[in-house]
Amino acid sequence: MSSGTLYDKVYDRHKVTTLPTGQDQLFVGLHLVHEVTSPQAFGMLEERDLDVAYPERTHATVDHIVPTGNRDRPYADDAAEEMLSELEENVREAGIEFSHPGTGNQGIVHVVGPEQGLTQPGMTVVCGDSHTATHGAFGALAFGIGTSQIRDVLATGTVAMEKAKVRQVRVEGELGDGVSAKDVILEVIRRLGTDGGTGYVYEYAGSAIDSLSMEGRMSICNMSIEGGARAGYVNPDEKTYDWLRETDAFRDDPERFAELKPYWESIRSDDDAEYDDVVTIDANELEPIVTWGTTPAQGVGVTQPIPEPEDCHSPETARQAQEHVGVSPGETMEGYPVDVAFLGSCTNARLRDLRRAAAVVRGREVAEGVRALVVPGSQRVQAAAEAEGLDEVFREAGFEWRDPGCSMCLAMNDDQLEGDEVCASSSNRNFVGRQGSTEGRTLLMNPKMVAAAAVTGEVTDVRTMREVTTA
Ligand SMILES: CC(C)[C@H](C(=O)O)[C@@H](O)C(=O)O
Ligand code: SF4
Repeated sequence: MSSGTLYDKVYDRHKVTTLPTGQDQLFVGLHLVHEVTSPQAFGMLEERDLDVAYPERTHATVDHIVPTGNRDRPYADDAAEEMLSELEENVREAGIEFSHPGTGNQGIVHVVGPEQGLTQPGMTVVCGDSHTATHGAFGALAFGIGTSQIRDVLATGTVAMEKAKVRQVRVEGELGDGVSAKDVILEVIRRLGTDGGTGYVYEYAGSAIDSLSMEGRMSICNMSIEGGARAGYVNPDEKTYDWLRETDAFRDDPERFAELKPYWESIRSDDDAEYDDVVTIDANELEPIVTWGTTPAQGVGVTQPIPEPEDCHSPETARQAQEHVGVSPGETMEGYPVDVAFLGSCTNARLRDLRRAAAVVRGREVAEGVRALVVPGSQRVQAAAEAEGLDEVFREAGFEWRDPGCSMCLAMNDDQLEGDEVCASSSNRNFVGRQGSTEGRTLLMNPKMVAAAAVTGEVTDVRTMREVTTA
């Protein structure tokens, strides 16, 4: 194969033709479906009397609207019940595999795909969801699509799109204790802004990315869209293959694994690949980042001063954000009181995230007046966490241990902020109203920092806290 980036190679490999519009038609290897963005698209197929072209390349889950407390059917919320019923009907008719709660495989779509081995290197992965870039952590070309594109993919197994530029984001050095992948991506977005990635796909590389776990790589790729990039990916390596070997796709099929590995190796970016832009970040300099505003770009190192609005990408927005959150330039986020701690979302609710948070929580108690909840990313994560007693660690400390779903990441179920509550959140968006209340305030941070805030009742530099990591 010719020299180039993973993006070029996977794109070219999947290109069917150039359309009269000038866009390229790409073949889709995996189409992930959830209840919020698929109903309309299924409806459009029905209107045209079309079948789903590749049900075997399509996989559904339910995540946004599921209750995380009582899940008895019918759900207490009529709208949620209706959305799940509609999805059930659509997938049944089309013959699409569905990780529903009864399977023990249900979870947030971006947790489910990787853990079942559906997401593989060198694949094109699409989903009607902006955080689809998560799957890029496996060296897949993964992007979020809109309703009409979902319709196209359902009907044809292909999607129309334009080729993007590639920016390599090199993260060199070593992340300190208490500093995580989440801080890397918050730093990328802080530096380049929420639209710095417009027109680009991000390739994350460098020694710090190489050292990260697959979970960490997923956290980074997950938030690519928050920096404006259409997709983000990491070249596959031994860590990727180790993860894949343990998944449903390959656990009992080492021959298939051996057959595919040369392809996975071949789509890695070549050493002499050319990039449209390169940005380098020094991992050694990073500290845990906490957002002080209402976009994921408005973040600051926990011991660093909140910037003057004039020094921000968008001064007016920064001024309004500081007013909304109630912070002033020159202060630090350390000590900012919190009412709620949310450990969840497709950014940071995988087993390793929960383990890390548990190490901070173990032997401590949730601060008085703080409501703290853990919402595992999937039923498999939940079961694995329970098998090692993490649920007990959290429960004993006073956290609620819930069933999997998007939950308070976007508050499409009962898990919502009330009034002007402040939430220390491991999720990816802090927009006004995101967690259910327009006066609510969301402070994005890494999962250990959320755990620290839960037990101290305020934003706390987790690096100053003793941890107990014995399982
Ligand atoms: C509901 C869905 C369309 C949305 C997205 O596209 O990202 C959601 O997952 C989010 O995080 O805001
Ligand atoms: S967890 Fe949050 S970001 Fe992820 S898919 Fe659900 S709503 Fe979107």
